[in-house]
Amino acid sequence: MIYTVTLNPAIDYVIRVPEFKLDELNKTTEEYKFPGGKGINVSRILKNLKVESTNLGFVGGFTGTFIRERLAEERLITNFIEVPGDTRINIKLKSDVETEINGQGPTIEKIHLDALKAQLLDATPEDLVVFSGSIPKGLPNDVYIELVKLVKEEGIPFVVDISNDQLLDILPFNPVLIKPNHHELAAIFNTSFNSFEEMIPYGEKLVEMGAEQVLLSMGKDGAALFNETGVYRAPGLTGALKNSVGAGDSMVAGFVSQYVQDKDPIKAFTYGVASGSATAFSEDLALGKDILNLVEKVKINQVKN
Ligand SMILES: Nc1ncnc2c1ncn2[C@@H]1O[C@H](COP(=O)(O)OP(=O)(O)O)[C@@H](O)[C@H]1O
Ligand SMILES: O=P(O)(O)OC[C@H]1O[C@](O)(COP(=O)(O)O)[C@@H](O)[C@@H]1O
Repeated sequence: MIYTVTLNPAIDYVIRVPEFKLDELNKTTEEYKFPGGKGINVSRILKNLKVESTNLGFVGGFTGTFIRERLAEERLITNFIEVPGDTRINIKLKSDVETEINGQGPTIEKIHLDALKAQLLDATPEDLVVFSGSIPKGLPNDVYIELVKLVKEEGIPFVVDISNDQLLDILPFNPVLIKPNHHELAAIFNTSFNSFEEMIPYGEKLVEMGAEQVLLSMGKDGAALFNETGVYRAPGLTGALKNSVGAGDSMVAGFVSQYVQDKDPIKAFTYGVASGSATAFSEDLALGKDILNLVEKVKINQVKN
């Protein structure tokens, strides 16, 4: 079983406002409400690729109920922990540019974290845990290290997709996969990049520090994969951008969907790129058929041994 952990789920409220003007009344021309948060997005894409997973994490209030109901309609397995307060609403405003306003969400208490830890201890070394997304109020900044230690001690493989400054401290626990985007890679090493070539040594460093697979996403410019066999590059796929929210999570899900089957990182990378782009070309997260249609368009080149 794959377990996805979303500590701070969200309703993604996606609105389109042509010619948005500050300090004036604006009206939407389109609006959508999606169950969101990184792990939930991973589970939704896995489901679209016919791979089963269980959603773990904290939900509360009427917004939490919306998420539970929508995931139940999609026949996803959930084992959320109910918390006091309302799950957050994240506004994704599409105009000539994309603006995001993410809510804070409820405060999580120790008792809730302990309940999540107990759930994780039910996993086995044959399972995989995907930890992703930001840390809600109430939990310590190093909560992911605590959780990763717990699963590592049990021999349970795990994936981490976080932009938190603790990512480097997680690497010695050997995550199966991490997926920084190019902005996060620059922030991790307190630097900036003018080209993909400049990113290569930093991707390699993440492997040296303990990550098995490093998937570096670069939005419309595609992605790169770093592992002990070398560096691989997939140029961006072309298509009409509809909504890039969840593209990164889709990439994680696409990768995981294949990697759990045969541990072939190149095949997994191919599905990751196809899934990320298929979501960028969709209003909601991509459907399975849209992902499969893009798989054959993905071209991967090894750029370094
Ligand atoms: N506009 C786009 N056109 C084509 N592919 C895209 C686009 N945006 C994202 N993707 C695909 O999805 C992947 C993840 O998107 P990215 O925006 O880099 O992730 P994140 O949401 O984590 O920042 C990219 O590496 C790319 O393969
Ligand atoms: O947990 P975080 O880091 O605040 O992010 C939550 C937001 O990220 C998303 O999971 C989308 O993430 P990506 O675009 O990086 O894939 C949204 O569904 C959600 O609103």
